[in-house]
Amino acid sequence: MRIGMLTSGGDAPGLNAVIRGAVLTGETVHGHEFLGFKDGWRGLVENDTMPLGRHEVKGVSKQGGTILGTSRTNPFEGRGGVDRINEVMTENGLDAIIAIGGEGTLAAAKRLTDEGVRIVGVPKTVDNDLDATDYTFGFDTAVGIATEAMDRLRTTGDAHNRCMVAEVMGRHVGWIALHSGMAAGAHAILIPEQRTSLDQLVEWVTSAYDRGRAPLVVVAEGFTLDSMDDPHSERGLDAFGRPRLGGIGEQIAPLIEHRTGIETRATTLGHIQRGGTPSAFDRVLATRLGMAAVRSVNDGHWGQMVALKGTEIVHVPFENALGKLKTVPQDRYDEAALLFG
Ligand SMILES: Nc1ncnc2c1ncn2[C@@H]1O[C@H](COP(=O)(O)OP(=O)(O)O)[C@@H](O)[C@H]1O
Ligand SMILES: O=P(O)(O)OC[C@H]1O[C@](O)(COP(=O)(O)O)[C@@H](O)[C@@H]1O
Ligand SMILES: [Mg+2]
Repeated sequence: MRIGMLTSGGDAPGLNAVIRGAVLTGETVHGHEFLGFKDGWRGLVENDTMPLGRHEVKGVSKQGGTILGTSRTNPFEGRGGVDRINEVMTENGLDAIIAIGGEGTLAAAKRLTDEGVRIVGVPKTVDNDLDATDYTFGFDTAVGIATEAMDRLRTTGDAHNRCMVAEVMGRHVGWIALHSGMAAGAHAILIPEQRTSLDQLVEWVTSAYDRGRAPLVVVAEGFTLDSMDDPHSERGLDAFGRPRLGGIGEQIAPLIEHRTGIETRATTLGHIQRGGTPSAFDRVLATRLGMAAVRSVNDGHWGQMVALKGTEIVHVPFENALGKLKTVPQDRYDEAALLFG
């Protein structure tokens, strides 16, 4: 078979390991050929391709980013649509597409499979917010980077007796904040799922400070104080029309300082969390998902994505993964909150 492959949406460490896992299994075990589409759906709509074989995937699983490039192009906009995509697939002699992306990418893939295009999906999100899979690759790397950054913030915070605020990614969910905050021993973790009050935050910060600690506050970019209507956004919209988040740490730091009198500094980790070398866990998960995507193609599991359930890789219809975010459950937050302050 000839299989096209694309990566779409924000990048996540491990994308290249998925690509390598699929290409190596597909070529050596099953005799398939692969073709890369550049920059997500844009490459498929515009027929912008690149060779994708053993040579191209040599040594890439330790590289961040994606050798195929990515974008947030909607395949139904502009000159896109199902007829155009079928035309490009026929022109390239393709039997199937492996689409690696987040909820939006899978929503697009579902629409296309409903119209007869043969697509299998591989879930991608550093936020870990996709339902129907236990973990997504990229999340473990992001948590590791954030934890290391917080360990560093704590030593400088301790030296000056300051309160340190660390802002991490997490548009709708607080998984990165919860895990990195727990790992770093944060005195408060603020996540989109929990609309915390400034009074509560001040209580946690003061209690830690009064015990002689330099308070560490971890905040997810999508967090809103109970006095705010929407998550903080000051940088316009992204290519898909969503507000670009970021900056809530800088907003709450002066509020903490004003209310407590404790000198407070904020650091936004931003895209550092998504860049660079994937962790070993993410490389293994991504490689297994790439290999499983090829098995899905062999078995004709169109309209399904591969997913992690416990330690097993399973197949899940796109619709089961869409429409519902995997948020931080109340009991996981309550458990972490026992150690706040
Ligand atoms: N309902 C939809 N139909 C078609 N395309 C969509 C839909 N929702 C999102 N997209 C497309 O999904 C892609 C990005 O979304 P996603 O895969 O969730 O990544 P990210 O969360 O990193 O932005 C873009 O190509 C966007 O245009
Ligand atoms: O700067 P960009 O590429 O628009 O992405 C920012 C957004 O992407 C994210 O990293 C989400 O990425 P995922 O789709 O991989 O979960 C959010 O945390 C953040 O709001
Ligand atoms: Mg996403």
